[in-house]
Amino acid sequence: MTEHSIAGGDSAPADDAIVVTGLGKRYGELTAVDDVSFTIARGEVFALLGPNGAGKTTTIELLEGFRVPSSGRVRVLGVDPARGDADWRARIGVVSQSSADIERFTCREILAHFASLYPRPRDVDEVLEAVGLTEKARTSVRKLSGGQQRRLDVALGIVGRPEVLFLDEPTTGFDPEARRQFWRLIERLRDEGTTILLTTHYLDEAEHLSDRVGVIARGRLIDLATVALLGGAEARTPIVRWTAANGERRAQRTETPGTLVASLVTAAGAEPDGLEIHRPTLEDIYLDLIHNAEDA
Ligand SMILES: Nc1ncnc2c1ncn2[C@@H]1O[C@H](COP(=O)(O)OP(=O)(O)OP(=O)(O)O)[C@@H](O)[C@H]1O
Repeated sequence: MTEHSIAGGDSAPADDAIVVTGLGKRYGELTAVDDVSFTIARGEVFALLGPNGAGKTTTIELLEGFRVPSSGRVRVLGVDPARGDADWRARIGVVSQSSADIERFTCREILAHFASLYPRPRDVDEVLEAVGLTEKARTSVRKLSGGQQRRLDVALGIVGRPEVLFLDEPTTGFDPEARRQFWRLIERLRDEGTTILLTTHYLDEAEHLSDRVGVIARGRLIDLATVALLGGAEARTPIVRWTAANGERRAQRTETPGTLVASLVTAAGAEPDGLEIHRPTLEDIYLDLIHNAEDA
């Protein structure tokens, strides 16, 4: 794994909300999570990226205490999640991929019920407002659209004022405006000091929200970095492509593509055929990481 971490393993243990060391999870023959280690500082927003089936949900569920590791060690707020008691559970919030079976209640009823289970809940109406469900407060869950149900899932995850919040693909099914609204909510929670671990397939979401991202493929953590450093510095260098006089396709990475193009024009006496300058996007870099891991 390439490591360009700003708080990977060197922060003081007391500042770490989550410590994962050599974590492994097998389902029979299948290794879903393979020797994964990372640390998340208190107040950090950390995104786990990776293709379908990479092991993100399994990792999150091991941290939530919903699954038991096959190997390795996990601590969330200093506690082994497999042994977390009610006090510990009240300090974490969970938004999982599947909604709870709560269809016959109204949004406000179900949220008020969940709030009553926590020692320091947030105000129910404030939470409804924060997730954009004020107008649906008296609507039964069954009548909500898919995106609205997902907003309710998020509301249920935060109503207990958790110190650590796990969000598994929180904005799947959100329209663009709802996603922006959700981002603002996450920023607010971060400003309040909440530690957040989220998984997402939206790279712009990871880029916008997270202090660091971990990329997981086939159960292994293959990169861990700030978004700006994902894939290493080289991965961001622009690429100039052109067709040489002999018809061969050429490509060269350079920090000064204009200078290279000028020298090509001078050498050929004209603009080379098929000239293009490509600046790798985050998606290019992410896909390269995944493909390299799959080829390895
Ligand atoms: N209970 C289970 N029993 C057997 N295999 C499982 C079980 N849960 C998950 N798996 C397998 O473990 C692997 C990792 O699954 P996981 O749900 O963690 O992936 P993911 O990264 O969250 O994927 P997605 O992006 O599709 O949500 C997959 O191959 C999946 O089929």
